[in-house]
Amino acid sequence: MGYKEGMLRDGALDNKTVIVTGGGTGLGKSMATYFLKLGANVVICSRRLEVLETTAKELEEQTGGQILAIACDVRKTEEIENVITKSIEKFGQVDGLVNNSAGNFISPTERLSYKAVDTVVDIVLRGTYYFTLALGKYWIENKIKGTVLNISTTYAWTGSGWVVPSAMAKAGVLAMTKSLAFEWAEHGIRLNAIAPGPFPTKGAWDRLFPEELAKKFSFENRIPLQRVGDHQELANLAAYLVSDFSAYITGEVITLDGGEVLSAGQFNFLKEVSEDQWDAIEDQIKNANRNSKKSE
Ligand SMILES: CCCCC/C=C/C(=O)SCCNC(=O)CCNC(=O)[C@H](O)C(C)(C)COP(=O)(O)OP(=O)(O)OC[C@H]1O[C@@H](n2cnc3c(N)ncnc32)[C@H](O)[C@@H]1OP(=O)(O)O
Ligand SMILES: NC(=O)C1=CN([C@@H]2O[C@H](COP(=O)(O)OP(=O)(O)OC[C@H]3O[C@@H](n4cnc5c(N)ncnc54)[C@H](OP(=O)(O)O)[C@@H]3O)[C@@H](O)[C@H]2O)C=CC1
Repeated sequence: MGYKEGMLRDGALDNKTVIVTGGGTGLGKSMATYFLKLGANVVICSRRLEVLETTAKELEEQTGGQILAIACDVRKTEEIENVITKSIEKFGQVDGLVNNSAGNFISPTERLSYKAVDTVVDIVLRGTYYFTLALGKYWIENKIKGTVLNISTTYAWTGSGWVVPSAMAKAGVLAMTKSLAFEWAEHGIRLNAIAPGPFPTKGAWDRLFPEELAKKFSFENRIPLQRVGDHQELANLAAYLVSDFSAYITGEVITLDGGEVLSAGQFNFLKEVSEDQWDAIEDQIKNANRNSKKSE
């Protein structure tokens, strides 16, 4: 047993229908795959229908599960409503939503046009609150205890230069997660989020670590646990959070990053100190302790 294996038992998502935005590629595809293996019906949606249909065919063959692919730009409310209507027509109801769609790229902020900032913020923040609002209204009206999982990032807490539109939007998503978790708890609706560290995907790597930079960037040195994330690790946590096993968790943001976000610790530079140096440092400190006692 290891972190590359599925964590939940067979049938853990039986009788649930979950919509995964951006489910045709990357982490969305990995989550959709695991949800199907656990018995869920899955709806994947994003802008490129051909990508979604190819993924749907592949996952249907791989898992034997039921999957529906629908084109949807999450910035357009009528397209979101169409996804919800078609999902209910096919599966009877919708129980879960994973807001996973995103747009992002690195750039000095002063180089960005207004439209460039709007593009990222609209996909990440507007897309997430549009979809959540549309499903929340449906759940409240139909007394369904739905659950929302938002895929955020660690820099939503810390901020980060060179990805400012994404940082602003992901921080807004976290504020929404916690605010609505309280407000909609009385309807039995839960909202949680995952803040992933680096998980290799083509979408993220092409836009955040283009070849020129990838050579200079060492994940092993940056991440305390010295590796990138495995997709199954994220899928395991996501499946748990959309399942009824997490029924008492709401408004929570779980960081899944091998400890990367902890590198802000003020004394973490001491990682570089050798054993011999520590011997010398310990002597110096103990000397200082003795001297301060003498002068008392
Ligand atoms: C390891 C740590 C991980 C950190 C966390 C990761 C977070 C992630 O979100 S990773 C997910 C990455 N995946 C994606 O971004 C997939 C979807 N992305 C896209 O489709 C594009 O990147 C998009 C966001 C730019 C949207 O594409 P599209 O709708 O086709 O928009 P346009 O190409 O028309 O561009 C709109 C606007 O943005 C300007 N622009 C685009 N790229 C850049 C750039 N590299 N630098 C500066 N400006 C850029 C573009 O020029 C347009 O503006 P105007 O020129 O004013 O029209
Ligand atoms: N990979 C990583 O290391 C990390 C990823 N994340 C987050 O994980 C999530 C998945 O990212 P990842 O798998 O890496 O990247 P991908 O690029 O593979 O996923 C992004 C998805 O969003 C979809 N999308 C983009 N714009 C829209 C839109 N306007 N409407 C609907 N869907 C849209 C894309 O599909 P299409 O083009 O067909 O619309 C694509 O499937 C994102 O929320 C990202 O911020 C967070 C931290 C780290």
